Order: sequence, then structure tokens, then C-alpha cells
Amino acid sequence: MFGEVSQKSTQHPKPKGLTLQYGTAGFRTTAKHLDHVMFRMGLLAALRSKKTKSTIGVMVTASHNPVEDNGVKLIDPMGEMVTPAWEGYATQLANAEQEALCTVLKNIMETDAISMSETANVFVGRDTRPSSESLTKAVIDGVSCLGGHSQDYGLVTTPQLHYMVRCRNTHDCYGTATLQGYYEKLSKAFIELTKNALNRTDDQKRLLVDGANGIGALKLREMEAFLKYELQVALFNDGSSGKLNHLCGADYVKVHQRAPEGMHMGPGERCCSFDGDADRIIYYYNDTAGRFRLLDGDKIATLISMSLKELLTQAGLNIQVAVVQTAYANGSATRYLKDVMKVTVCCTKTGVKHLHHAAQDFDIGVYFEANGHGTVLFSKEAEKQIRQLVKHSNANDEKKRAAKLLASTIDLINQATGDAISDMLVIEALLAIRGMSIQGWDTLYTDLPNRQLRVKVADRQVIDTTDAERHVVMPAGLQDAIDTLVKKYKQARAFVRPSGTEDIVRVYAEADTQEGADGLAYEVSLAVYHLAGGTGEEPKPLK
Ligand SMILES: CC(=O)N[C@H]1[C@@H](OP(=O)(O)O)O[C@H](CO)[C@@H](O)[C@@H]1O
Ligand SMILES: [Mg+2]
Repeated sequence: MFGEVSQKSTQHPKPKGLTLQYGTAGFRTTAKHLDHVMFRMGLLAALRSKKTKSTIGVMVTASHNPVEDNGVKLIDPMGEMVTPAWEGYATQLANAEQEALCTVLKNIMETDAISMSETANVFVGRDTRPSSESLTKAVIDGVSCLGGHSQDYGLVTTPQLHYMVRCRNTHDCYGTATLQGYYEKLSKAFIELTKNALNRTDDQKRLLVDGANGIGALKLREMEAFLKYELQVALFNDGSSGKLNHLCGADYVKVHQRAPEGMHMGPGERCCSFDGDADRIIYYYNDTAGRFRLLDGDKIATLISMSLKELLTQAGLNIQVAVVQTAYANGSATRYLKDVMKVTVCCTKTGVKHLHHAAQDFDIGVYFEANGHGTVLFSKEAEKQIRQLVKHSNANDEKKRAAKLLASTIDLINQATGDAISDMLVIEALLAIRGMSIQGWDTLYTDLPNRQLRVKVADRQVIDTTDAERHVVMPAGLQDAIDTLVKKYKQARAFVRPSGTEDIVRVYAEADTQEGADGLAYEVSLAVYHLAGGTGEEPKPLK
């Protein structure tokens, strides 16, 4: 077996000296440096499968990054991101020089007591990047080297592959592990929900979708027929001519706070953008004065948690709803959730795996990053109570109706991971049932003006943070400097942290006015530059 690994690995050579890290979202870099990484992740996925005696997923994608890049993410048995200890193994394997590869493999097998006599099953999927096809082959090569079986799903969104893995390992209790199964389950739940929205006009059913010229556009097209015109999608940036993620997609819209290119938005029309692998979604519209209005992950979490809470009350169920956010959540959102809606709010480090983990502690955990990546997790007990009430024949009509709506919402949500298609259908259904327009949703609260900046430093690891990344511990003096600056502005908050995906430090600031948020972000950037080893040009004030 090791002989075959040695021999095959020469067909997937590692460029000498190249080191990569399994970051917040797996490996990600220019596609031409990734062939050996893919082969090795095939090996690792086979080991993980033997270890867990379950099917493991490998998704080839670089999400919102440029088309020339690529990347890979490993998926654990319940459809969640791979456990942190194995991220370390992934980094070791990816960086082993050719001659040390088998030793690293043997070490992992010994440390984790992996029996090679176990079978290995790996589900593989890819996005629409031109490099993804050959990189997928390298993954499959790695799996078969260790005697594993691969099932290649071809072109799928990242969350679709997470879903398949979860279905397989729950023996189809969660759903059928096919694209058809995914479309049928979600569309059935969506149609069930929208039946409760009376007299919906075609205008209300209409949604403009920016597919980021990626896989989400392809898969939404496939799904349309299943939705039976209950949703009327006008699809833009469908990949037929534009470049993946170029001037479009959820990341572009959120970062630039601007509509994507190539989308024709009428005033007040409801619009959304997927990112390049369709695991994020952002909503927006132009108001009557022609101003662009963004509804981000915080607003999505607010709509969903508010609706779930109301339905639980109507159903007479005592089930707790909590919202999990990161430090990037807008201060207005956090305040609204805590003070007006009275829901438990908790804050974790950036990165979906942290939010997902924290959300598992609640009966119902709604988690969203401000950038639009998130989902809802239902505890077994919460789901059981809801489904029992649906079956309960004595329940009065209102209670039963609410329980049915909750049950369909559970079916519509992809609990394995954040899923742009599933989240979009949940949002569309909830707005329809509530009879709420996008303007009405937007005015639940008003975002505090905010600004994100990036600072280049020699070594971003000199910054150490605590309290879910809201406070700097090192370098000395930086937190004091931030505290002093924050005091100069009204309703202000600011924090800095090293990015987990790029070689930069991120600065976030919010204040009562845009000028204030811009000024504070700039001043904090300067403090980072001077106290944390800034390189290149000194940050300049924003115009
Ligand atoms: C501020 C921000 O949006 N950060 C993003 C970004 O992480 P950084 O660690 O900030 O680079 O990429 C992550 C992976 O996609 C995503 O989970 C996260 O929300
Ligand atoms: Mg993504």
C-alpha cells in the first residue's frame, strides 16, 4: 500500500519549499499549486473515513476567490467541517516533502489507531472553475491509493455535497443522497410553507438572483422546475458569459456595499446574491430614492429567529431560540435581538465551524456571519416535540398550523451547513407567510454605519486576541490605543484580528455616522500599522 502511495505521489509532485495551511475554509491558493494537495487530501479523506467508519466529503472549490484560484474542504460525517485535530493532519500532509509523505501518513495512522482493514468511502464534488475537474481526479487518485471508494458527484454546490454526506451517514433519514433527493425535499417543504401565504401575486413571487457566474446559478436552474412557479427567479450572472465572482457575488456585494454588475434592478425589487460555491447569501434592493440597501447575515438571522420564535409561541411550545454571531455583527442587530426580541445572543470567533459548534448548545441555534454564511440547527429534542405536535390530533387548529409550519421549516433548512439555495427559500417562504416586503424587513432596525479595512503587517501572528476576537492581548498597548480612539466617537466600537484566510490584519469599526466609522477605522489602522509591525505604505484617511 505504501509502495503504491509512493509511486502514485510522483504523478502529483509537490513544488519544493511550498508550504500551505489548512485555514478557516480549507486550503486555498492559485490552482496550479494544488494538484499534490488534492492527491494528499484524497489520502487523508480515506483515512478519516476508516477512522470514523463513515462516508467523508471532499469539495473542490475556492468559494468567492478569483477563478484562477482553487481550494479544498473536508466534510465530516454529519456534514459539518472536519474536526480541528484533522485540520492539523491536513497541513502536515500537504507540506510533507515527497520522500517524507509515507512517514507522515504512518504517524497519523498510529496516532489515531486507524485500522487499514476498514473500508473507506468518500464523496467528491466540485465547483465550475476550469481547474476543478483535474483537481478532482487527483483527489480520487488519493482515495483509491488507500483502497477507498469514491463517489464523484461532479458539479455541485458546497452545501449540496455537505447534504449528501449527512444523508448517507444517517442512512437516508435526513434525505436521499442525490441531487434529485435534495431538490425534492427542499421544494416540497417550500411549497408546503408558501401554501400558507394567501393571494401571493406574481410580483411577490419574483426574486432577482445574482449567481456570481458560478455553480449556484447552474443548480438553481436545475431546481426551478421543482418549485412549480411558487418562486419566479430572474437569474443574472448565470455563468454563460461573465467571469466567476468578477464584479458580482455575495462577497463583492457585501464588501463594496453595491449591486453586482449585470443585474437590472427595478426600484423596490427583492434581490439576492450567492457566492461562488453557493454557501453564502446576501439580500438587497434599491429604495424609492434609488439608494442601495443591503440586508446581510445579521438581518437574515433576525428574520429567521423572529419567525421561529413567533411560531413556537403560537404552537405553545417552550423551546429556546438563540442567535450566534461573530464580532462583525452590526451593533444594532445585536441590540435588537437582545433588547427587543429578547433572544439569547452569543458571540464566537470568526469562521463557520465556531458558530456551528456554539449553535449546537441550544434547542434551536440560528447562526449567521454578517457576510451571509449561516443556517439553523435544531436539537433532536426540539425537532421531536415539533413533529409530535403535528401528529397530535387534539391540538387546536392554530397550534397545529404553527407546528406544521415549523416542521416544514426544519425540512427546508440544510442543517449540515450554510446553504444559499436553502437559506433563500427559507427567507422567501417566511416573508411570504408574514406578508412582509423587503422594505418592511429592512426597517426592523437600522444598521450602524461601519467600515472594514485591511492592514499589511510583517507577521500577522503577532496579534493575539481574546473574548471572541473583540480584545487584543498582544502586542502591548494596542488595545489601550483602540480604547482611547473609540472614546472619541459616538456609539462606537472597533476591533482588530489577524485574518484566517489572507495575509492581512482586519480592522472593523462602527459609529453613529459613516464619517465617524471611516475616521475610527482609519485611526485604528494607523495604530495597528505602528504597533504591530506594519509594512508598505502607511494607511491613508478615507476620502
Ligand atoms: C470578516 C470576514 O468576512 N471574514 C471571513 C473570512 O475569514 P477571515 O478569517 O476574516 O479571513 O473568510 C472566512 C471563510 O470564508 C469567513 O468564514 C469569514 O467570515
Ligand atoms: Mg463560499
